[in-house]
Order: sequence, then C-alpha cells, then structure tokens
Amino acid sequence: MTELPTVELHIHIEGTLEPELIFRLAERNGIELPYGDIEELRRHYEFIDLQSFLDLYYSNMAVLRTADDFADMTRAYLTRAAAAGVRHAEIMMDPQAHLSRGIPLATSVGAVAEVLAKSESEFGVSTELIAAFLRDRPAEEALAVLDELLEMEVPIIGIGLDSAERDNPPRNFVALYERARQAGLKCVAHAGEEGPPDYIREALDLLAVDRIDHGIRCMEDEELVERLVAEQVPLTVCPLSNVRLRAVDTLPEHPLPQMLQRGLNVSVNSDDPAYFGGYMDENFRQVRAAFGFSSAQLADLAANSVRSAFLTDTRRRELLAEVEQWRQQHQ
Ligand code: HPA
Ligand SMILES: [Zn+2]
Repeated sequence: MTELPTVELHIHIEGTLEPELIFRLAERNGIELPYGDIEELRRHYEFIDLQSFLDLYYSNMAVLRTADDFADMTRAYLTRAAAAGVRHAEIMMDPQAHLSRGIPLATSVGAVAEVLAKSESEFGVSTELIAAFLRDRPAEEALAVLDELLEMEVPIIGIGLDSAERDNPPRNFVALYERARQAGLKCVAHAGEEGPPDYIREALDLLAVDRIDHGIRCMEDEELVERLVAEQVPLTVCPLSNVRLRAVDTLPEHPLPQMLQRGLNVSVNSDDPAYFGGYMDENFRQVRAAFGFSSAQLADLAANSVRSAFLTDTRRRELLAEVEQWRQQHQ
C-alpha cells in the first residue's frame, strides 16, 4: 500500500528532537547530559501524565543552542515527515522555552523559519509556522513575545497555546488572542487534553480559535459535542500521544471512532513523535490496526486535515485531489 498523503496540523518541532540528535547536539555544544548513553535517556520516556512528559521535553531542549541546532532538528523532521507521506505541515514551536534559556528569537524562530521557507522545494512538504505560547508562564510575557515576533516580521501564520493545561485556562490569554487576531494571525489552542470540556468552550468563546488541539475530553459533554459537530470545529487529535500521556488507558479505548461516528471534524496527528512512539505513518498504522478502519475511513481522516488546514484554495484543491486519488487506488 502506498503511503496515505497526509496533512499534519498538530506537531511541536521541539517534540521531534530524537535521542540520537540530542546526543549529537550535546557533543557539538560541549554540554554534559545527565545520561550516560542513548539507552539510558530512552529509559526516561515512560510518562504518567502531561507534566511528566513536559519535564523531559523542556530539559532535553538544553542541547538546542545555535541556529544550526534548530535548523538540523527542523530538517530531520521534514525528512522523516516526507517519508511518512506528510504533504503539508503546520508546525508549532515554543519560542518562550528558548528565550527563557537565553536563546534569542532570531536564533530559534529565525532558524526554523529559514528551513521551512524551502521545505516544499527541498522536501516536498509545504509548511506553515505557528508560535505557541506557554500557558504555565505569565500572560504578560506571552504578549511581549508576540509583539517582538510581530516586530521581527517572522513568517508565522498563527498562534497556539500549549504546556501544562490543568489550572491554566484559556481565559487567562484573551488579550494575547485579541492582539494576534488584530495582526491577522490564525488562532489555535490546546484544550480538552487533560483539562475539562469547559476549557474547549472557553477557547471557542473567549479566544475565538479556528481549531482546537486535542479536544478529546469534549466527549464528556453532550451539549459541547453537538456544538462542535454543528460548527465543524477542527479537532487535531493525537492518538499515540493520548496513550503515552495516559489521557486514555489504551489505544483501543481511545474515543476516535466515536468522535468520527458523531460527525466531529477530527484529524490524526503526531504531536511529539520523538517522545510518543511514532510519526504520522505510525499513528495511522496503529489507529487502523486498533479500530479496523477501512481505506475510505483513513482517506476521510486525511481529507478532514486538508479541510482544516490554513491553506490557499489552490493548495487545498491539490491536496484534496491527492487524497481522493489514494482513495480510488485503495478501494
Ligand atoms: O501534548 C502536549 N500538550 C501540551 N503541551 C505540549 N507541548 C508539547 N506537546 C504538548
Ligand atoms: Zn500538542
């Protein structure tokens, strides 16, 4: 079977930093890691919740120092994504996670943006960049960083909201999203991963987001599901992530099939593939194995992503045609 052509809407570039690259960058930058070898590092990839993952995710970022480090990480992702069948990716990055370590935005965001500018010609993957803000840091800091990004005129298509969700509700970031929208940016936010269904409502009502990242906990709230179906709000679901962070117990218990059954606009994404056991191809493979999805259902999921992406009409038509061609070839 040829690889399903996909669009990836929920991916954190720092979550693509593989253990091998962590060791290579540590050596290049003269950084002493608290692990003797890759195997010892890998033994820490056992998570009990979102926070236990975030602790390792932020700690591993210490090896990202120079523009070359950010560029190498980005190129490694694009190489792997292209092999996975990804044709377009809207990539989040966490500028504050680097700024707070003394890495200027020009180095971190600048280097990622420079690689992404050539992603279509060099890797066959068109891309957009989304600046994600850390909800467990002060909202004033997020505003200041957004202002700096706007001043630098870095090519971002939108903003996101990530990091520790519990007790850090969307309502804390109303001013940030207003500023972003005024600047013509698209808006997405993580909600309903570990946080309650009400955080999804807040993200829609108070932040006016165009997409919800994760959103799986909507299934606990019938009224909210009805609204999400009626409005066809895109939910960027990350099945392997949800299992590894124990938002769900096992993949067979994941609500993805019920979400599709209800008519929600759901897509499949990899989130932090270096940490959660697989890129887009592996997410689709495991979802297919767990739920026995037909090729037509996989094509429906891929088409949902194309519909939910921030694309030009031309590129959207191009990608929908690729998905439909795959559907014809695999029926
Ligand atoms: O899955 C996630 N959830 C919240 N914040 C994140 N930052 C990187 N990955 C994640
Ligand atoms: Zn995420």
